[in-house]
Amino acid sequence: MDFIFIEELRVRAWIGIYAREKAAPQMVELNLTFGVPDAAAEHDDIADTINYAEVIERIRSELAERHFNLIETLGEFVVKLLFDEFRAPWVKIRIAKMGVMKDVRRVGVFIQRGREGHSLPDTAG
Ligand SMILES: Nc1nc2c(c(=O)[nH]1)N=C([C@H](O)[C@@H](O)CO)CN2
Repeated sequence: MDFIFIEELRVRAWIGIYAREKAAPQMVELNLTFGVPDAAAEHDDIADTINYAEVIERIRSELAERHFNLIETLGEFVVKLLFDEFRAPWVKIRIAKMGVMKDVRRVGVFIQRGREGHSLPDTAG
């Protein structure tokens, strides 16, 4: 399996448990790694892989539309999007809020999971 990574993607999201966080969106930072079939490199064809530009566009548009209380729920939503819509066999994501806690640069969630029937590789950095 090959892996695509997207680093330090900044997305405006409706996230948080407090009233002020429900009144306005805030920037979250995503780091994603997901598996793609080796066939993509063999055939040199975008149709054989997961188009990372489409992944970024879909995440942006979904997170613009809904509110999540918990960063955990937002993380699970993104994992499900990658599994269900893009058929990613394996996903690792890290999603962080920035500057929401005093003296903390980033706080967030980390999820690493294989789609049903796909095992977790230990080589995906
Ligand atoms: N486990 C979590 N704890 C907290 C979350 C969260 O999403 N998961 N969120 C908040 C607030 O929204 C916070 O980020 C605002 O400062 C607090 N704890």
